[in-house]
Order: sequence, then C-alpha cells, then structure tokens
Amino acid sequence: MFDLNNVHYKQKRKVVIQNVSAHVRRGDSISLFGPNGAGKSTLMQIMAGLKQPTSGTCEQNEATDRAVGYVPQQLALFDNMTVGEHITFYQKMTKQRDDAYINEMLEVLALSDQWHVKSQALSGGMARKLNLAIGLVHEPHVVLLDEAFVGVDLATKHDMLQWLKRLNDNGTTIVFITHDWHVIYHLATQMWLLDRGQLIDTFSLRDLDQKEAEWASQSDSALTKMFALRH
Ligand SMILES: Nc1ncnc2c1ncn2[C@@H]1O[C@H](COP(=O)(O)OP(=O)(O)OP(=O)(O)O)[C@@H](O)[C@H]1O
Repeated sequence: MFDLNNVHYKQKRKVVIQNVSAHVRRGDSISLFGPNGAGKSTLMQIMAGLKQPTSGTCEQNEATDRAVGYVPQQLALFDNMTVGEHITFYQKMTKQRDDAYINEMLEVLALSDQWHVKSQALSGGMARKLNLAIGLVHEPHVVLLDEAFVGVDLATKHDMLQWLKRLNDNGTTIVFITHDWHVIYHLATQMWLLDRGQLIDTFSLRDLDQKEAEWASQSDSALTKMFALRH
C-alpha cells in the first residue's frame, strides 16, 4: 500500500523524521507506537499526503480509485450540524452511494439513533465515533487513525474496534496511533516503534512477549516504561 523510502522530515530546523524506510502491505493493521513527540502524527500525515517529506519518498504502490481515509486527532465536526447531516454531507462529497454500508457502520457504531442530534450536543465519546464514521464514509482502502480512541468509554471502544476489525478482516489496511494497549491487542497485527523520529523496530504482534523482554532489559528509555505498563 505504501512504500516509505528513506523518509526525512524537518520542521523549520528541527529534524522530526529521520531515515524511515518501511512497507505497509494490504491487510496490515499497524500500531504506530512511541513516546510523545516521537513523530508519529507527522509520519502519518506524510502517509496521508498532507505533508511532503523533506527528502525521501512515500509512495502508494497500488492504483486505486478509493482515497485514503484519515481520521485526525482533532475532531473535525460542525457544531450546528446533526449526525445525519454530517454523514449525508460527506456521502455527497465522496460520491458514496452504498447506503447499506453506511447503515451498517452507523448500526455497529450505535450512531443510528443519534441521527437528529447536533454534534455540539454529543458527548465526547459520541463525537469521537462520529469523527471516525466521517473518515470511513467513502470505504477507504487504507485507514489512518490518529488517536481515534481518546476519551471513549469501554462500550464505545468495543463498537469502534468491532467495525474496524470487520473492515480489516475484509482487506482494509489500517495504520493507527494509540497509547492504549487495549486497542493494540484487539486491532494490531504489527507494531512499528518510533522514537525520536526514527523507526527503531517493526514486528508482528505474535512477537510482543519477546519484544517486551528485550525492551525491559534496556534502561532509561521511554519505550521501556511504555512496555512496563503493558499488563
Ligand atoms: N507545527 C510544528 N512546529 C514546530 N514543531 C512541530 C510542529 N509539529 C510538530 N512539531 C515537532 O515535531 C515533533 C513530532 O511531533 P508529532 O506530533 O509528530 O509527534 P507524536 O509522536 O505524534 O507526539 P504525540 O504522541 O505527543 O501526539 C515534536 O517534537 C514536535 O515538537
């Protein structure tokens, strides 16, 4: 899906991403994991095509007419529009005519009965679900999620994970940023560890125990502390 070749990104004079080379393959579900400020959001925005690498390339290696779905960390909702108005607006904008897909998504996300509610009246968790649904309206072949689960209760998390798992089982590729091990266990097939702008490890979730032992033996690393809170 994406070929990252020696990607560097500088913000003013600061090096934010250094020398990142990796592949995202169709059907992967990748947890982009690392400390605050590691460069995760920046790398995701490069994949989404919202930022251009200072050097190196990020190329989509599969021709498709379906755009990438990017769900930003900040909620992108209009206060005075209802849930239904948001969905129909994005449906028209992306020419999505498959009402069955939309209805199923709204059912699984338990948003159907909020159809007439204005987004300013939604709870934080509901607003997060709507933010996710908007990013998925056009059935993207790749979904990029930047901390899409912040502040949601466990039932809401369950619904969001259920829909994303179903998409992934049907071949949708997912790359997601989270600090929540729950989400990683339920959604990830792989982890990419990013630290200070560098991709320091990529591995299958099956190897998590072994990787935890490796990281536990390192001292004074933010990643060691993050792995210590795994259980
Ligand atoms: N607009 C900006 N101007 C200056 N520096 C920036 C800007 N955006 C990001 N940075 C810097 O780039 C680095 C990476 O930021 P980024 O948001 O990609 O990290 P992150 O891993 O997603 O962090 P977090 O987990 O806190 O969201 C940080 O050190 C940040 O200070």
